[in-house]
Amino acid sequence: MVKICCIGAGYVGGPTMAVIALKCASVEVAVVDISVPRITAWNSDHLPIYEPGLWDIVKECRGRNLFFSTDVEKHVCEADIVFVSVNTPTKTRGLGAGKAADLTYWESAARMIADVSKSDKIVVEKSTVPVKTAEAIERILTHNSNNGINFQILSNPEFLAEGTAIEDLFMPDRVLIGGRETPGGQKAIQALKDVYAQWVPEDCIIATNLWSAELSKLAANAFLAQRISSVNAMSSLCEATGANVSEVSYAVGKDSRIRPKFLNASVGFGGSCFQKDILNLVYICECNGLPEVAEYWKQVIKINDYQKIRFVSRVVASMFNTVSGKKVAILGFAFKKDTGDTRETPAIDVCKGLLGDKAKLSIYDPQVNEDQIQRDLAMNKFDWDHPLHLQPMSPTGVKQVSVVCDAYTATKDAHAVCILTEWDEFKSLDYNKMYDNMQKPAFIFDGRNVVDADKLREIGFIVYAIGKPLDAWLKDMPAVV
Ligand SMILES: NC(=O)c1ccc[n+]([C@@H]2O[C@H](COP(=O)([O-])OP(=O)(O)OC[C@H]3O[C@@H](n4cnc5c(N)ncnc54)[C@H](O)[C@@H]3O)[C@@H](O)[C@H]2O)c1
Ligand SMILES: O=c1ccn([C@@H]2O[C@H](COP(=O)(O)OP(=O)(O)O[C@H]3O[C@H](CO)[C@@H](O)[C@H](O)[C@H]3O)[C@@H](O)[C@H]2O)c(=O)[nH]1
Repeated sequence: MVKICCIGAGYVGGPTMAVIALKCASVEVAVVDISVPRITAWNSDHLPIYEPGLWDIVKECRGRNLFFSTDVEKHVCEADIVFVSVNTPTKTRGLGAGKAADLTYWESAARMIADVSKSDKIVVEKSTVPVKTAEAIERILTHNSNNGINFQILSNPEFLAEGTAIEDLFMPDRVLIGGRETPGGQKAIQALKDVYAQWVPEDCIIATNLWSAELSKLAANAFLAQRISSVNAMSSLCEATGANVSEVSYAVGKDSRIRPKFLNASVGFGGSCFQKDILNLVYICECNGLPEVAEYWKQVIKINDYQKIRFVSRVVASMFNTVSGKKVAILGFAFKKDTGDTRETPAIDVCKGLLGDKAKLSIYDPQVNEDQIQRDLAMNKFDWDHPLHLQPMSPTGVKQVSVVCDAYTATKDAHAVCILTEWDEFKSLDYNKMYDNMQKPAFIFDGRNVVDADKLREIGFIVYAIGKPLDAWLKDMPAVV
């Protein structure tokens, strides 16, 4: 029986290994982590992450050929294939601070693998890492291990998106495996291919050299984020000209060379990956003497920041240039629907912007609890991307923020509503009832284009929707960024 161990029981390690266990009955999978609460949660009825479809798989496989454990060394020692899916945060200090990837967790995992291994192993980079990381890992492994042990390094980046992780893992567009172009490297690629081939069609499994695989992951995220920044840049031009960004996206996406996905204008992209990976790419370009290329990708982040600032300015400007002391309801805090993940969610920057203007916020998200929101609003940039027990403790909660259990409580007596996540339930709220219980004039700022703006205008709301023709009210109160 092939034994797989995955170091890192997070958003990637957990679902990915659960699907491998489900699809490969002859493989034994152990997911290990240094975080005791995380492993305890994986072994309970309340998984540490919310992902549609995940619970059913864990229920079926846990205790059969899927195990969650804090005994990292034992499971690594026993494994034939070791996946490493630990955090690779953006560095906050020292060389490359604010851009470069911090490989502390990766390096400590690699040193531990070298220390405890007594047999040959395939070590798989699952985390997103800078191109050429495999070379560094190879050196750590070969210089620190007992003589005679053969390590083969593979790069097998993960392309799942949160909220759809299980479908993405069941039917991936591709599985990418990079390895050394040596007989040993090719044999390792084949061994990993054999695992995926149990459910992924062979023509979707791509084998490349190590550096292509590592770089393809950064490139894919940069391309995806660039599409969003492109449509968001267009959204501001739409507002200035009277064009409708949904119509523009539709028309542009009909071109068979462009295609329709990832062209939804929004208050900005969030999530743990896009910003981090593009900053990483920018740093790599700079280190390779390519400042023009670095500048090109930096612009994707700049437009994303601009979009969030622009949204806050629009809210404040429309409400007579001040939100001081006014109750503003925030509907949605997660970075996208169908996840409870708040890492780099645009809601953090929007809320901080409104709090900076002294608004009182009442926040509702179906999957995010008060503790998480208070931590997020108190945390410094990039501090979130560390194992839980190493994150700074949440200082006292932000006083002007309350977190409530439903949209109607959030909006009661509010002057304005900001929709920041596209949860389906926001489409079918009783907006008549909401309007009746709000201060007048009542504003809705739709950062996700989920509501029917015309219907809301009929009720009496003043509506702002990203990239859509502006109400007369908004035209008269232009936002200056
Ligand atoms: N979240 C996504 O959708 C996604 C998708 C593709 C790739 N990635 C990449 O995958 C990697 C992991 O991301 P994630 O979202 O799963 O992160 P995560 O924070 O959810 O999980 C990482 C886990 O690794 C554990 N860990 C850190 N160092 C460890 C060590 N030395 N030994 C044992 N456990 C250790 C942490 O405690 C944590 O539970 C990152 O590089 C990320 O960029 C993420
Ligand atoms: O048209 C769109 C599509 C997405 N978004 C936003 O973009 C962010 C990221 O969304 P998405 O890419 O769906 O989720 P992630 O889980 O961040 O997945 C991305 O990042 C992962 C981590 O690297 C990759 O594995 C995935 O392929 C890549 O899609 C979210 O805030 C979305 O709301 C938009 O604003 N407009």
